[in-house]
Order: sequence, then structure tokens, then C-alpha cells
Amino acid sequence: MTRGRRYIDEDDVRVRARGGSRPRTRTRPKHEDAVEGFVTAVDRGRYRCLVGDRPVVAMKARELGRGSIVVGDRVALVGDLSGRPDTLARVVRVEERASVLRRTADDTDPVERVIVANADQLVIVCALADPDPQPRFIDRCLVAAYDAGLEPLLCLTKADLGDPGDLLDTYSALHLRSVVTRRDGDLGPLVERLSGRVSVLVGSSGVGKSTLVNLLVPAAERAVGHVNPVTGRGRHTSTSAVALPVEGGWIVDTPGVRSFGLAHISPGDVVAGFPELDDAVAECPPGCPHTAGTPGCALDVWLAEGRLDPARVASLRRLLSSREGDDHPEPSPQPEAP
Ligand SMILES: Nc1nc2c(ncn2[C@@H]2O[C@H](COP(=O)(O)OP(=O)(O)OP(=O)(O)O)[C@@H](O)[C@H]2O)c(=O)[nH]1
Ligand SMILES: [Zn+2]
Repeated sequence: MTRGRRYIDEDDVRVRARGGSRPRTRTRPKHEDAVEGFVTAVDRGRYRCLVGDRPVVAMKARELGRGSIVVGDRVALVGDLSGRPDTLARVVRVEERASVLRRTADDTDPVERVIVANADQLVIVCALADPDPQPRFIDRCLVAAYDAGLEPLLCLTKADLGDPGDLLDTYSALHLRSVVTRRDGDLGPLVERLSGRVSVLVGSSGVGKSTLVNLLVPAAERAVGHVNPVTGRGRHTSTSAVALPVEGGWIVDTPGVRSFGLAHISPGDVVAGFPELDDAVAECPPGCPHTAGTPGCALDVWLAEGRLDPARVASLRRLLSSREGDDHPEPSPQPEAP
């Protein structure tokens, strides 16, 4: 569990601040009594934190300026830490983040923002039917996960409605970890994957994310929507991320987040997930996008010589092309859906 490590980190900072040669910041000494909290939800400028086992609501100290505080952040808190109703603590520091996951700017929010900090796993929730699986959405999530340093887990839901065979074939070359679930089935294998980790759940509307969360954390009472028979889309009933405790770890539900900022990710970043292709792409012309049909791309030469696994190259190229174009991989209207 990560909580122990957080306290060690905190001590670490203090030891260095005392013994090191670096001058302290002016505000630092005031906050030597700050305690560590974990941000579980953000709601209109109020931060719900867990201090040990105690929920505490906090506001951002003015000295923090415009810096963001997001779910998953480890923060230093001062003030009223009693957690009693109508009390407010203050967040005076945000600890360094081990990872950040960003969402794409869209119509509802023109700025690309960090949505979750310190996660280590991205659970890509995809229904086997109703709505139909969207490999392109999965691909974009994979690129985001690799880029953010989160380990992806493919969670295929509604197993009572469809067979996972084809999808699992599509992803077999990527050696993805996967679990197949249904609401009336055994969630044991999923729980095992979530245990002790900070996992972010993402999925298109209607794939059964809230249903899963409610089964995993009954107290969460996430609103279960209905798949619209005309659009194939579900209804998002809440819109901000929230961390919920599961098996010594956390799942972070991200309603309304359906795409990630991939614009800053270069072909090289994606290739980094395919170390066995390093030697080949080293022979590519500078700036090669490595996509199929690019003149001089060494992947084609090596493929023709039988030196690479075609399925791996195809997967890489699929991921590379998923970064382009449409930033909102919402299900397109599916009037034919039952
Ligand atoms: N057949 C079947 N239906 C399911 C299963 N899991 C969820 N559903 C249904 O799928 C619909 C959408 O489920 P939700 O849990 O609201 O999906 P969501 O991903 O949270 O959707 P949003 O709230 O729009 O993000 C609901 O009508 C659920 O009852 C399942 O395993 N099998
Ligand atoms: Zn190339």
C-alpha cells in the first residue's frame, strides 16, 4: 500500500530541509506541523482529503497560487483537521506527482487539464456489446497510458452480451493484461488486479463503468445510466473524478472523461513501448512518422526481410495513427443498436 511510502517521503523532505545547504523557502517553517492527506475528490474549490482514516475537507491556501490540486494528489494540510462538519483545513503544499493523466480540451473545457495524479494503472473499460467495442478508443487510451507511465488493464464488460475473442486477438500482440466481467459474474480477477494500486477507470458512456464501481464499492452509489436506444450512449450523471477505496488501493472513477490529450506525444514516445523495434527505427530517416507507406521507413524494410513480428508492427502503427484526427472518440450514433 502506498500510504506508508507517503509518510516516508514527507520525512525525507524535512530531513533534507534541515540538514541540506539549500535555503528554505520563507513559508516552509510555518508548515512544519502540516500533515499528509490524500485527495479523494474535488468539488467547487473544496478538496476532500483523507488524513489517515479521517475525511477532512480543505481549501487551497492562497500561497499556492493557481497551481492545480487533483484527485490522487498527496498534499500537506494545516488548520482544522478534525474532519467535523463545517470545518475547513488548508492545503499548503502539493507533493511531487509520480504520474499525471491529462484529459483533452473539449467543448466543455477549453484547457487540457491534469485529471488524476499518482495513478499507476489505467483500467480501460470497454463493453463487448451495447455499445459496440471501439478499438480506436482503446488505442488512444493505451497511448495515453504508455505516455503517462500507467500500466494498462483492459476490462471487457457485458460478457453476457458478447464474446471477447476478437478483441483479445486484436490486442494479443500488445501483451495487454485483461479481465472479462459481467454484472452478475465473479469480479475476483478484477479485484485482484486493483488490489493495492491506484487505478483510473476510463470508458465511453454506457459501457458499465458505474455498474462496476457500485459492485466494487457499494457505498459509492454511482448513478447507473441507461444506454440511449437511439444514440447508443449512456447518460453521465456526474462529471468529476472521485477516488474510492478498494482492497488497500484506490479506483478513480472519471465520469465524463472520454479522451486524452495526445497532441504532445511524439512517434518516438509511442515506439518506446516497443523496445524490440529500436534497432529498426534507428535506421529510419530523421522525423520518420513510422506509419505504413512512409518512404524510407525502416520498419517496412525489416518487415520485408522477415526480421520483425508483423503483428507488433501493425499494433504500433495502429497506436501511432490513433493519435491523429478526431479527439473525441465518442461512439458515433448507432441506430442499429438494440
Ligand atoms: N447486459 C448487461 N448490461 C449491463 C452490464 N453492466 C451494466 N449494464 C447496463 O449498461 C447500462 C449502462 O451502465 P452504466 O454502469 O451506467 O454505464 P457507465 O459506463 O457508467 O455509463 P455513464 O454513466 O454514461 O458513464 C445500464 O443500463 C446497465 O444496467 C452487464 O454486465 N451486462
Ligand atoms: Zn520509420
